[in-house]
Amino acid sequence: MTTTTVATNDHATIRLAMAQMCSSNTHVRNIEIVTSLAAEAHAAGADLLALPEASGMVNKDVASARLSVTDETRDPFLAACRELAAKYGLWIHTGSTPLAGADGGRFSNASHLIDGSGVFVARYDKIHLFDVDLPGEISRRESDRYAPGGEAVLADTPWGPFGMSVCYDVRFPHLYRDYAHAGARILFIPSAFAMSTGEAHWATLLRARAIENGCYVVAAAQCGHHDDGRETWGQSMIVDPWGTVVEDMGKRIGLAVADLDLSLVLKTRRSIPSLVNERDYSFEPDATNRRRQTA
Ligand SMILES: O=C(O)CNC(=O)[C@H](CS)NC(=O)CCC(=O)C(=O)O
Repeated sequence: MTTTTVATNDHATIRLAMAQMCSSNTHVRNIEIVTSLAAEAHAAGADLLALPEASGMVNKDVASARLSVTDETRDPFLAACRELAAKYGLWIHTGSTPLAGADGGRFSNASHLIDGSGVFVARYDKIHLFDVDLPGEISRRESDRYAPGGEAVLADTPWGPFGMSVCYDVRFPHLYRDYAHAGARILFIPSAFAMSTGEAHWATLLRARAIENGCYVVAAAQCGHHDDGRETWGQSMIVDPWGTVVEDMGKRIGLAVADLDLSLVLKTRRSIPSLVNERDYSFEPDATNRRRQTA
């Protein structure tokens, strides 16, 4: 038997297992679920398991969350993910899980990429927090519980660079543009979308991010009625760089497994080179501050 060493960025395909979950308000229960999802992903020959936002805990009650939320070195959910990754030689994108933050009492909505030996290769803290008034639902102020991250993260992997993001970030296209210009092949958008915006916006936003950037989009999502009282939209999706929907899980809980042909990224970007065709332009009203304008 010969062993070949494959240079970074050389793998042409990735077998991706995407999980749609209805996470509970305790680490213990979610560790059980992820343990069986990882076994199933391994049995299907997956290279990577992608989990949704808040896979480790969906719990709007800060006081009870605080009983087990800690930092990334001691967090029980992340420890379990690292063990499973090493056990199966399976990369795990955690989606996100709350961690104790540097900022006073607020958590970080932290997303990790773990390699097949159980080592953290990237951490991204959700930058854009969901502070909105929802039509037909209650208003949400994620920033009451979470402190925002301030750093975009492109993770280097054997399958090329992966752009890290979480949920509401999907509405801020410049983040993904920056990833695409830096060579991203896959954009991860793990989510726990609200019901009204899920129905109105979710699929369109995901397809737009894939098409405009010529990237795969992998969006594992929370779905259903959670034990903290929330309901989430589901419809976990994988979209290819042309905008074709490769997977749409609807309301089904469990795994979807797909082989992604990463050569489509370059092929699509050659046929529609919008990244290269981009032009600088002047815009007098407030050219230097366009990201911060109010309505
Ligand atoms: O609170 C947690 O435990 C995990 N975080 C979330 O579920 C966050 C904040 S409430 N959800 C979103 O960002 C939904 C965005 C959305 O629905 C939209 O952009 O329309």
